[in-house]
Amino acid sequence: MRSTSVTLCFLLRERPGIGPEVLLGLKKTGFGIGKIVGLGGHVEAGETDAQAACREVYEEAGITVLEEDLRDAGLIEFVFPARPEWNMSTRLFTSRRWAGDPVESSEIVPEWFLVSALPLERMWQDAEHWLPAAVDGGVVEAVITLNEDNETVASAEYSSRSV
Ligand SMILES: Nc1[nH]c(=O)nc2c1ncn2[C@H]1C[C@H](O)[C@@H](COP(=O)(O)OP(=O)(O)OP(=O)(O)O)O1
Repeated sequence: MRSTSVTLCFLLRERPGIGPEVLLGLKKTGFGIGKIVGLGGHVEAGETDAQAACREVYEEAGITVLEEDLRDAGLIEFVFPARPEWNMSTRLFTSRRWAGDPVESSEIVPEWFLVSALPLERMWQDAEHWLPAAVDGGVVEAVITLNEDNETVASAEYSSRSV
């Protein structure tokens, strides 16, 4: 079955004297409800991945990011063998430049986290395999296969390179 195209976009900022932070958010509805997730969502018909990422960041957190300020951080295939209709091909972006302050939406409660203290225990279990590299400037290529529970990780094949 063809996987659905989705995006995740990680805004990064430097806190002088403290370290880099990344904007994540508590998912209030739908897929992944109750977890801390990256901002993002489905690529709609006629959109590029970058256009979808910018739209989703605005819809979910009220922040304006320009496509030219996105950096490609790789691609993850999430494979749900028990629910193949959930399979997602996920383009990752980061950005260090945007306009506005994060505001809560109907979907997400945005929150900054130190890159050195990612809330991995509150995220999808697979995030530990790819998120640290993606927010540390790497380009990640991963295939994450979930177990029958659609939660825990059956296998994770991944590589990351620095750019
Ligand atoms: N195993 C997994 N680990 C992870 O960290 N994120 C995952 C994941 N499987 C899916 N995602 C992410 C990718 C994508 O951004 C998001 C898709 O969830 P949603 O259906 O909630 O999207 P949205 O509801 O935001 O989309 P729209 O309906 O287009 O707004 O979930």
